[in-house]
Parts: sequence; C-alpha cells; structure tokens
Amino acid sequence: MLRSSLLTLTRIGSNRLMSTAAKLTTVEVNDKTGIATLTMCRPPVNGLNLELLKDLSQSIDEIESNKSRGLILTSSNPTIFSAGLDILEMYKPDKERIRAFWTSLQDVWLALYGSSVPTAAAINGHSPAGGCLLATSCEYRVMLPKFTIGLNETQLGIVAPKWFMSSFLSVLPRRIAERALNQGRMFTTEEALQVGLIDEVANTKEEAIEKCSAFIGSFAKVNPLARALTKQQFRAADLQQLENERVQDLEKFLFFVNQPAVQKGLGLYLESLKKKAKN
Ligand SMILES: CCCCCCCCCC/C=C/CC(=O)SCCNC(=O)CCNC(=O)[C@H](O)C(C)(C)COP(=O)(O)OP(=O)(O)OC[C@H]1O[C@@H](n2cnc3c(N)ncnc32)[C@H](O)[C@@H]1OP(=O)(O)O
Repeated sequence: MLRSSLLTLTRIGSNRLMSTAAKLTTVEVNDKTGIATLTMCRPPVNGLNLELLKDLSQSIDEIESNKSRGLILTSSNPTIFSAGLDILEMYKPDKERIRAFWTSLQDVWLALYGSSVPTAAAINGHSPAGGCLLATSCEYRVMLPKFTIGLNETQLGIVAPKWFMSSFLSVLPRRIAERALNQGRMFTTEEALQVGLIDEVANTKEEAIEKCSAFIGSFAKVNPLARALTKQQFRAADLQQLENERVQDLEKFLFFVNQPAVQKGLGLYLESLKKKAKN
C-alpha cells in the first residue's frame, strides 16, 4: 500500500513508532496495551492545513487497519493541541487547493468520529475551533489545566457547519451547546470540566495519556464487535448526513468563505494574530 511506503518504522523500548515522511503526525503503538498514540506535530500551532489533514487521515486509517486497541490523539506542542483550521488555507485561497482542503477535513471527521476503535483526546494545550472539533470527535477527553477549548467560529465571523455541531452535541447538552456556539465561547479547562465538554483533568501530558489509556482499557472485557457496532449506531445519523451532503457542504463552504465580507474578516483576524505574536 502507498501508505506503507510513506511510513518509517522505528522501535522505542516496547513501542513501535510509525511516522510519515513529512512528519506532520506520528503514530506510536504501545506493544503492551495495543493502543496507538497519534501525535500532531506541525509547528508552530498545529494549524490544520491540507498536508496535516491528509496525514491525519492516513494515520487514522493505518490505526484502523492495524487493529490497534484504541486511538489517543495528542500534540507534540507543549501548549497547543491544535489552533484549528489554518486560516491561511481560507484567506485568499487557491481554487483547487481549498476544495482539497475542505474535502480532507470532511475525510478526517468521518474517519475519527466514525472510527471503529475507542478514541480519546489528550488535550495538552489550547484547542479552539477545528482543534475542538477533533477533540469532540473522540469518545473521551482529558485536558491539562490553564488552557482553553471551544468552537469560537462566530467570533471570527464564520459559521460552524452542521457536522461540527454534531460532534459538539454528542458531548454537551443541547442548551449549553447552542449558547456556546452562538457566543463563540472558549471554555477554560475548569469550565469545560464543569459543563462536561471534557471528562477529566490531568496535570501532565503523560498523566493525560494514562487516563485516556485507562478509558480505552475499560472496554477490555467488552466484545469489540458489539462495542464498535453500538458506537456506530449512536453516530450513524450524523455520519450519514455528511456522507449524503458532502458535495453541497463543500459548495456551501466555498460560497461562504469567498464572500468579500468573510475574506475581510479573516484578513483582519490574521493581522490581529500576527500583531499579538509580535508583542
Ligand atoms: C449555513 C452556513 C454554512 C457555512 C459553511 C462555512 C463554514 C466555514 C467554517 C470554517 C471553520 C473554521 C474552523 C476553524 O478552525 S477557524 C480557526 C480558528 N482558530 C483560532 O481562532 C485560533 C487562533 N489562534 C490562537 O488563538 C492562538 O494562536 C493560540 C492557538 C491560542 C496560540 O497562541 P500562542 O500565543 O501560543 O501563539 P500565537 O498566537 O503567537 O501564534 C503563533 C503563530 O501562529 C499563527 N496562527 C495561530 N493560529 C493560527 C491559525 N488558526 N491559522 C493560521 N495561523 C495561525 C499566528 O498568526 C502566529 O504566526 P506568526 O508567528 O507568523 O506571527
């Protein structure tokens, strides 16, 4: 398979480390537990650009087909899980690339939200927008203190598509989800725990990974096929909706993102991020 030729396989202690040639993600399988840790490593902020999204897709497929016992998603950056979509992909976009970009994001969501293996996110840093989408696509979330998580799209003058909402709604009660989305609210770790957006707090990344592993381990005595089919039944309607509307969803995104007012807003937001970075 093409994917195999892109992979290098290294052994660290009892763990197998698979990394893509471009190294935007690594996959480390713990030989004792059989759990795969998928780490995003795209400096400076794990912005989800086309290449990172393609890598994530490939890594998730790899984990599915290697029959790992579970998947833990985390980041190599010590303060940022993911800054969400790379705004540079949406600002003054290239026509073909932006199509591939959004299609890849759809692929990642379908693969992660619909994954047959148990999934957990070790959220070891800030997790706005697309970062929160990835975390809420997993079944369990453990977050480090003093970071923020949420769908802040309305703060940027953009709208979270229905399937972003599906992930959010699979975690939060409808009333809290609706208000948070309308406000574009970012939750601190403590607030996220209180509303149920995350399941546990850990003091270090290692502890977060241990807690995620314990969650995945809680299925050890459950028949894997029965568990996977049950999970998929819970998520089938959300997944089917995007499958059915993929093309329309892409066209809606392209129409929306190319509106002059949206482009202006994204430009101003990028400038504000850059100014903040300089100060
Ligand atoms: C019915 C209607 C249907 C509508 C359909 C249309 C749907 C459109 C939906 C589109 C969905 C979008 C979801 C998204 O994910 S949008 C992205 C949202 N992300 C953010 O708002 C995060 C912004 N970033 C931050 O808040 C902070 O950077 C941080 C993540 C908290 C980290 O802070 P820190 O202080 O450590 O780092 P800096 O801020 O200094 O950043 C370092 C450099 O990285 C650049 N940066 C940061 N975030 C992004 C990003 N998301 N994209 C691109 N670049 C980013 C930042 O500018 C700095 O760059 P520099 O070093 O070159 O100055």
